[in-house]
Amino acid sequence: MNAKSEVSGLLQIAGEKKGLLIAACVFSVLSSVLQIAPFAAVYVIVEELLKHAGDPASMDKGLLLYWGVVALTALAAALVAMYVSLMCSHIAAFDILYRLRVRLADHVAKVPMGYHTKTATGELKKIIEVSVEKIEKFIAHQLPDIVGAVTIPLLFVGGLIWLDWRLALALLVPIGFGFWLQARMFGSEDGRKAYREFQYATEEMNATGIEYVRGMPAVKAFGVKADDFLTFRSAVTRYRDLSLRITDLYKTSYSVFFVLISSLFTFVAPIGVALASDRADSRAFAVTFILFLIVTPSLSAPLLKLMYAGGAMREIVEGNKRIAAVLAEAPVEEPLRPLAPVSYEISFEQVSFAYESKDSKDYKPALRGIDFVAKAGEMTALVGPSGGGKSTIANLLLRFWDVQEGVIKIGGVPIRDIGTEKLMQTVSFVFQDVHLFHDTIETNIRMGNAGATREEVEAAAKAACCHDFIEKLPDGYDTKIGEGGTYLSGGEMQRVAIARALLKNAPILVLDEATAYADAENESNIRRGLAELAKGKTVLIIAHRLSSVRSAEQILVVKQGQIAERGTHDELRKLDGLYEQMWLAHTSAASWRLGRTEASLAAAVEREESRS
Ligand SMILES: Nc1ncnc2c1ncn2[C@@H]1O[C@H](COP(=O)(O)OP(=O)(O)OP(=O)(O)O)[C@@H](O)[C@H]1O
Repeated sequence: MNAKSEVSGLLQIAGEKKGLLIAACVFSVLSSVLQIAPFAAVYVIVEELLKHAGDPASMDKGLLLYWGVVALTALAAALVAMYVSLMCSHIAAFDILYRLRVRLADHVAKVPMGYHTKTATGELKKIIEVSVEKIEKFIAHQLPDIVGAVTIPLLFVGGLIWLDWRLALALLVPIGFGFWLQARMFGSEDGRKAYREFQYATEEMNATGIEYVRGMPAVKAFGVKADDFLTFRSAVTRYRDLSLRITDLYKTSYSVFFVLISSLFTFVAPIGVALASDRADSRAFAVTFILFLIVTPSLSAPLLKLMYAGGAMREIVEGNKRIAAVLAEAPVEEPLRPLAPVSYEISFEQVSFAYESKDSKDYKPALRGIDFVAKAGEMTALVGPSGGGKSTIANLLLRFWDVQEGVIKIGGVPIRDIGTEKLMQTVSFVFQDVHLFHDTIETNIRMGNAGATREEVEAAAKAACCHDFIEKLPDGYDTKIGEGGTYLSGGEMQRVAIARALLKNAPILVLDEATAYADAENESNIRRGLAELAKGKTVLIIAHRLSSVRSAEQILVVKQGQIAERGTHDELRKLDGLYEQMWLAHTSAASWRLGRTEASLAAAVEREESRS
């Protein structure tokens, strides 16, 4: 799908509310016409006043009253029409806003993880929040405004030309010149480029600002000042520079336009006086001239509105391009005829993968020729030095990225043929960095299985050893995480994540060793939870502590993107290679870490491990 078709996709979304949008425009035009009516009344009334200036008693009072009522009624009707127009435009706008946000949110969940790695969260947030919000503002407010701002001057100018084309020309020349200047500036390559850069600079500043706030623990711990946070500082500087540049570029055209449109009166008055002097029908001309003087200030407001709307349009066009670019990002390819695996053995067949494309200058393979079978119902552990490729193997099984060479299968079916939904039902995972949503504990656990009953949620929590601490929270399972000072420790979050995975009860389990942050008590709870979770499943575990995978049926030592050694714990130790070195380092680190008094606790943990 290309960006162009996605722009038409956006129009299509707006088109779904076409009826309401047309109604909004029609009522806006109607309101504009009705707003002109009082001026017609003023014209008749002034004419009558001048006609009987010498003898006011002879004035047709009935006529004056009639036109007075016409003016008032037209004004009231104009307000009602404007109200209806704004209601229609707001209903349409909020509906479009809703659809667009849902569509964007659905889409970003379908694109490969690679997109999220390369796109800053702040950037996406700005697109989903700000760019979409601007579309709402445009449709709800500016669309009726623009329609009105175009209709009113057109009607006025048409009427004024009809009354006296020379006076009308005195108005049209400054208006035309002002718009020409504006269009020249807006349309110039310089202006467009500066504006585009300004938009990028705003996004960059947002993104780095969010990163700065997110990294607050590190910022505080290392005493980093906003000034030292170079990306943020340079983004703010760039934003300031571009704001100044835009101000500089637009200052002349904007000031001239503003002065011209706000002082149309000064063009009409002298021309009117000059024309009045050589008129025979001075009374008729006086009526027209007075009307021009009354109407002229009323022209300025809609014309200025048009100028502001022009600026807003530009922002919306840029925002639309960004929305279209997000929607044009290709989602993970889905099979035409999805297949469902019937057994749950995992096989990687000669899998090679790089996060970058081959033609990128940063190209560096993360995995090369990975080939293994993780048998159904068994535990396969991935161990090895940091950066070796363990997490990459796990991520590929979840199709966060697609492999470039080789194939990954579940039960003999290539995962590309399984379909994302089925794949996610087949695999559960517990990562080291658990993400819990700002919602109740129950909702967070239920994410594993939306249809689960409260009893099932509690049963999963009990098995994951988190029921007891949840019960002690102010509202138990209904406690909202992150609200009213309710925050969970790393170990508690891990156990909630295990409960979530337990509830999902998928036949394949991917674990990024979840016990890394836990204290001894938490660790033994997590281990029990994991043992429960792993029962009868095909488990792929990324292990950072070798002691936790000693009992695994297969251990793969991953180094520099390749499997360097494979076998059981005992087989690998006998090889006297990398695994043996890691094991010795692990055991000596454990004894170095623990003092005498803690040694008994360590022994207890070991016993616990061998039991599980
Ligand atoms: N999102 C990413 N984009 C680009 N490169 C990545 C990405 N994630 C990982 N890498 C690179 O891929 C290689 C393997 O990383 P991976 O995270 O799989 O290693 P690991 O063995 O799991 O490491 P650790 O034990 O430290 O978690 C590393 O060189 C890493 O820099």
